[in-house]
Amino acid sequence: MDSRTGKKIRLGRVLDPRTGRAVVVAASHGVMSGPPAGLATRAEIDAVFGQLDAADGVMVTPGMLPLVEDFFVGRGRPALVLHLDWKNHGRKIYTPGADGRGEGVLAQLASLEEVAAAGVDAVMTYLYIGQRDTALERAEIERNARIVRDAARVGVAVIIEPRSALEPEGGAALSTDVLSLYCRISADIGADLVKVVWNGSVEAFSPVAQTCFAPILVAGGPGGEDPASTLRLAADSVAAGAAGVMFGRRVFRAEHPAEVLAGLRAVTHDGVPPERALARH
Ligand SMILES: O=C(CO)COP(=O)(O)O
Repeated sequence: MDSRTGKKIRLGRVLDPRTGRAVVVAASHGVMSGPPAGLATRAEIDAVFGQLDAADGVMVTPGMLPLVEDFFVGRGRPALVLHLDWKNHGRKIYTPGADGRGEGVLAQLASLEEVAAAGVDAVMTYLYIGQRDTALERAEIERNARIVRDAARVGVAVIIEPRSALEPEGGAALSTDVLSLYCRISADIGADLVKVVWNGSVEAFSPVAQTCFAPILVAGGPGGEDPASTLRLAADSVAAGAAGVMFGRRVFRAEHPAEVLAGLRAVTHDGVPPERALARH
């Protein structure tokens, strides 16, 4: 046996090799924000997971894994993505500094050996850059580089989501330059996939995708009430060169998550226009 690991096999479970695209559902919000609306109780978790069969992958936390393990068991099931870290930024009880900036302090929740043994296909980790404290920033870069190394050894794929304490309040779009910097740093550290927030338009996002050699999955942000805008965001993402989407609230807070997911698949994998993808269901 040569020194092969299962990285190619595991990555191929997330990013469909037939289309090079992926629709991943994030269901790990509790570790950052406390009980998330839509996934707050065990009953809600069970109900939502009952509607996620069509996802290419679903992201959970280490603690959720025993609750939802059966969801991932069997032929053709969604890939298992693990949210590898806790972060303070975004925590409701967190008080940012006087200038409104949060520092983005992170903690890794499991070793990559544990992750591989648990059957995980890919881990997702944040990469916080732009801290006031440059020692923190350096630790963040080193933490992500170590995760990439450790994951390579055990054949687990790595999704890096770059974020910054400098992000504008209230969800204002980041500039193309900042997003390009974020994504390229993530790819150069060694991410297999980069997850990143959308910056408003196909024109503004295209240069980001063009200059990031790792496939990009676009994050969803708040929403869920309006499936049409969710499908439109997925269509714009792939039009701009992204490899797909990694949406949480837009799926699990939707009235009918399975229908939104079917629409996202049609748009992302089959290039169906969003209006038709919605009408089909
Ligand atoms: O992956 C995510 C959070 O880690 C994305 O979640 P949202 O789509 O709800 O922003």
